Amino acid sequence: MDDWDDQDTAPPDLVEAGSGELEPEEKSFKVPITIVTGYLGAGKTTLLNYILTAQHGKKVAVIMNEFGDSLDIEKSLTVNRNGESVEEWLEVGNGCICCSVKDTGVNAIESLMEKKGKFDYILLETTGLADPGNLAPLFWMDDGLGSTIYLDGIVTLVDAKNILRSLDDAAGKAEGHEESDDHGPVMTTAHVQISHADVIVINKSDLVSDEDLQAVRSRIESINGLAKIHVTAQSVVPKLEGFLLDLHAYDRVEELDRTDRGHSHLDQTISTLSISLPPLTAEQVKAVDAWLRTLLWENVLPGHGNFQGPVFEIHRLKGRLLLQDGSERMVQGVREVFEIFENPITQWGGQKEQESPGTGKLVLIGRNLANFDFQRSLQDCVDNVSGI
Ligand SMILES: Nc1nc2c(ncn2[C@@H]2O[C@H](COP(=O)(O)OP(=O)(O)OP(=O)(O)O)[C@@H](O)[C@H]2O)c(=O)[nH]1
Repeated sequence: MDDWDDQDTAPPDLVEAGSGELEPEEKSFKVPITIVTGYLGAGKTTLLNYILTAQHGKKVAVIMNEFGDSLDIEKSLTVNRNGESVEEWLEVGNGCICCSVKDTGVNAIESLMEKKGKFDYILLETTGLADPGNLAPLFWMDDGLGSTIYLDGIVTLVDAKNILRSLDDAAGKAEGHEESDDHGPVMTTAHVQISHADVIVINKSDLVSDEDLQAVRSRIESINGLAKIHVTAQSVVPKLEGFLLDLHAYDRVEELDRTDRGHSHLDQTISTLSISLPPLTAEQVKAVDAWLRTLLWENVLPGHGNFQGPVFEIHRLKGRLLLQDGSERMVQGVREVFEIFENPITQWGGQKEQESPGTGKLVLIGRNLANFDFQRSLQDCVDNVSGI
């Protein structure tokens, strides 16, 4: 990562914070956290600099993790408030917040919330090699943290010039996942960062031709058919809210129709799969819940017997279940963590998204999905519920 001081876009000088105690009423508001991930040199620091200097009226706390020589990590906390900024260094044990020392990472943010309380957004920049799937459930589901912050979304930057090479690079194999012998084609860190993303920023567009840019875009869409995609130079997006920040990617389910973008076989490792479902009874929703538990917790596809060959791996899951009584349930999942909940937008009687009426949908993003008939398995499971 580049030194802030070396850049024209460095944030303003840093001064000490106030006492920062939370008022009781402030504690009831949850602060959104956005995880910014991306391969080495993709433009994460450039993006954070841009966010810290852009006009958006937010007081943003940025947590960056970098490995020092001893593998200790330091978290730089920068709070930017109306032109005044505050910096302090939180020393956080050793290891990486994203993979090895989860509790320490959680404690760091808890102490941040207690100490400050004077910012309204947290950006967490991960190291270039981080797997966001390890981190997301901590902020999304953790009881302690979940009461003070919520995961707004995962933004993944890719370098337009190098991403195709990274995806094909066997040396960049993703850590913490099964070896390729069991799983078919090699999955790289770049795959994992793209598959978990809610927004993908294809940066450094100035370094490639239009044709190459289209090839990059198609490959990325074939991996992650759900994410919003922005093409940028110097990580500059037209607007922050709704593009990078305030996405509500885990408490709403939107735009499942993006999965119709096509390109389904461009990447041999990770793909996006869409399963359609008719309107369900309440009992059938329970059956979908049980099916998901088997799928995500046991890594078994119901009805598929003893499948011999590369097994599947689910990274991300989103869905909308339509019920016969006219109500809806949303489905959200990251790896083995998932939830089914009422659609807050229809609950409020608000603007319900237009989608093909009468069809529910589950979208899976993961590895080796093409070898299994997920549609048939789920349909059988739903059909087997008695009393339909
Ligand atoms: N040509 C070009 N260079 C860019 C662009 N965005 C960033 N850079 C440069 O690329 C280099 C890496 O950018 P960073 O923002 O430091 O990338 P990073 O993802 O934080 O890198 P790590 O911290 O090493 O993972 C810097 O020299 C940037 O000035 C872009 O859109 N086009």
